[in-house]
Amino acid sequence: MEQTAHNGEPGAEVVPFPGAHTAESPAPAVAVAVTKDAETGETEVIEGELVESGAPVPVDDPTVPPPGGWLAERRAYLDAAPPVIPSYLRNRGEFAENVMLAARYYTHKTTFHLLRVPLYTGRLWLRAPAGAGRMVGAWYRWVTDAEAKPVLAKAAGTGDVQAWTKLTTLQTQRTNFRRKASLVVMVPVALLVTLAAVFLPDWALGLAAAGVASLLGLAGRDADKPIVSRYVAVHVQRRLDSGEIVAALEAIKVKGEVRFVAPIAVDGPGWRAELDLPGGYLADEVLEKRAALAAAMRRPLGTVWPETDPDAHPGRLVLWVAKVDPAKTKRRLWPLMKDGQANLFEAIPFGFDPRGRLVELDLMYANVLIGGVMGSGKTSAVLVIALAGALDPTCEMWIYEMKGSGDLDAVRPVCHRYVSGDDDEDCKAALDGLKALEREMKRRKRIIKELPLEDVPNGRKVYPHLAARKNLRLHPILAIFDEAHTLFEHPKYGKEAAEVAGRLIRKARAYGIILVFTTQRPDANSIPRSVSDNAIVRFCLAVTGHLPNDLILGTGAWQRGVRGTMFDPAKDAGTGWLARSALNYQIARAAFIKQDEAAEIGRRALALRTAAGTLSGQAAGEAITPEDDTDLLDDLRAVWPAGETAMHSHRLVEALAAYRPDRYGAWIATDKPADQMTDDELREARAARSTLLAQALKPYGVQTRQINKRGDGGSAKGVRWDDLPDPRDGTRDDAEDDSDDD
Ligand SMILES: Nc1ncnc2c1ncn2[C@@H]1O[C@H](COP(=O)(O)OP(=O)(O)OP(=O)(O)O)[C@@H](O)[C@H]1O
Repeated sequence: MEQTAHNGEPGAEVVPFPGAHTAESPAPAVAVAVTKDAETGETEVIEGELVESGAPVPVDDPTVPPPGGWLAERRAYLDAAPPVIPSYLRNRGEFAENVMLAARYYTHKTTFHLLRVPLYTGRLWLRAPAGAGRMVGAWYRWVTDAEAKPVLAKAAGTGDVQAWTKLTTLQTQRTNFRRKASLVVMVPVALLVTLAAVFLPDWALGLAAAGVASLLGLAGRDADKPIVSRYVAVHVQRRLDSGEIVAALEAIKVKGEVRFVAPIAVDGPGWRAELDLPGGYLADEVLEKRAALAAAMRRPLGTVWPETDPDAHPGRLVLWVAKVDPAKTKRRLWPLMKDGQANLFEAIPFGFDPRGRLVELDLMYANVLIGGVMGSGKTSAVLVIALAGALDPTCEMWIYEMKGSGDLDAVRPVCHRYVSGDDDEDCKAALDGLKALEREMKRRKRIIKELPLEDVPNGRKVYPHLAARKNLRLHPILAIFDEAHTLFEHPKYGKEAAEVAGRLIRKARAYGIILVFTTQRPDANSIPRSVSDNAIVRFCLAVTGHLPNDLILGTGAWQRGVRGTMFDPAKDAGTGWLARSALNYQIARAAFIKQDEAAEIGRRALALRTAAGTLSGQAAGEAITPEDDTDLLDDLRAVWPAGETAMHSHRLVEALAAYRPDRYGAWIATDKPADQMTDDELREARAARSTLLAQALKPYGVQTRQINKRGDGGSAKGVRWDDLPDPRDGTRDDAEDDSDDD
């Protein structure tokens, strides 16, 4: 049997898939590789089922017009055709901008040179002596016919008397004529100069002298010392062309025929090339080698932006190259830098894409995970979000900056809760914050649950009109946990924090609570899976490998070619992949806001909130007391009599009720006071208390046992000291039943 394959090896055929496909329902474009038996002529599908016996039917039968035919081709042309009138002629704003740009350009050039005319004149005149020397030299060489001298010398050297005589005669004739011609010109010129010196007024004489000096200066020009100052915009890149791309691709080992699917065109402040890589190469591979590609193109890294085109095919590469190196251009300012407010129910400005277009973020009903290596720009990115939240006067800000650097101090004056530090008490405060947010989420949930349907037309969540009803207290809450790994890795608070954060991130967004986590060590310990799996907006800055990449961007991102490893933390600080869903990725650079600018924005936010009367929590001077995080085990240990190895449960319950009536008072509540009870009633009450304690201890994995204490109540249910685990050793089950929150 003659073996064939997909890749066009000899004998390979492409046949249509079997089935009753008519002209009205054309066969799907499925290529099938077949084997063909040389002797019997039978065909067999290599991948898939048997097609048919006999000669294969080519898909591209020249007698059958392609589906859609002429019209489809025209439609495809029109779909991608450039506009007849360019956008700068149709769009008034763009036209005005271009005109302004041209006007600014020429005004700058003119005034720049006009201002420097005295400098240019000085430089010109300084060259005049050199120019005079050059002219005299040139004249002397002409008069003496210096060019002919080597020829004469050669003739003399060879001893060719006849030639020598002929040449010297010719030279004498030429030099005689030139001497006379010089005299004819020089005498009248000298006469004219003398007459001018005598008769011309001083100003005219000065003008003439300046003119002569300038001419001599021009003659004395030196290529290395230009007279006119030239400003060359070194960061303006040379035009992109296909040869450069092909050569660069070859240099990064993408070899073969590259097909440009459209001419290289200007696209915003750069050039865009769209091309199909040689067969077998994926565009992702080029993305991975972005730095090598930039090096091969001899262009700054910040100007070279390869992208895939998910709408086309995995081998389609879109290469956008900036005309100007962004590192050498002015920083693009965050649109809310100088004025304006934010509204968290609408998109907030976040940063810019490589082409300089504004990138916005919808924070409402979302939560955010930001990750990247040290210095990749996480704090600057989160600062943008924090400042946007601060500029929405209705937004309650909870900030836990767990690096302790004070990078988010600008928003401190407007924060309901603000913690900066990585000590134990800061981690405890962050855990308390998560718990308080969970309580707030439950409160909001109860309120929204009871609202009439017309108030929640598209599902039970917070809407702007509900947030506006102050009595409901459903305004947006923005909770930021910067360097969250500090909290999640904390030996005492980390586990519980991970549990609460996991529950919050799944549910809080519907209730107007926006959670933002940043981490510099994206791994399973530093960011719990429950958090990373449920993040909605993800911003992955420079990372070192596929594990952190997928932890931040979600499983499969690496596979799809969305890789934070393509960023250089030093050169691309603040730049990362911004994912809004599994299929919505873009490269964005967070707007960079300096600390003094942030402080100014913070003051503006404070003024806005003071006017709106929305300062609350710490911002309104409220003292935050740490939450009581003791539990039943702590309380049991607190009331346990020293030296006792076992205690009856009812005794422990009574002691607990005396110790913390707020927590355990209800456990000993009975219809009658103890001194009025019969023995049976007393026994029953004690049994009920034992049962309560047994149930309460279950989540801690502690079982009550029959304890016999001679002379002290005899045999009854009780607890052994040794059975009490260390409350922080991790054996505690999750006591919270959050099933009602789903
Ligand atoms: N969007 C940006 N545009 C330009 N430069 C930036 C941007 N973001 C950050 N940088 C530069 O990178 C430096 C480090 O940024 P940043 O402190 O935000 O990084 P980080 O990831 O939080 O670092 P670390 O992990 O050490 O806290 C900044 O000082 C700044 O110079």
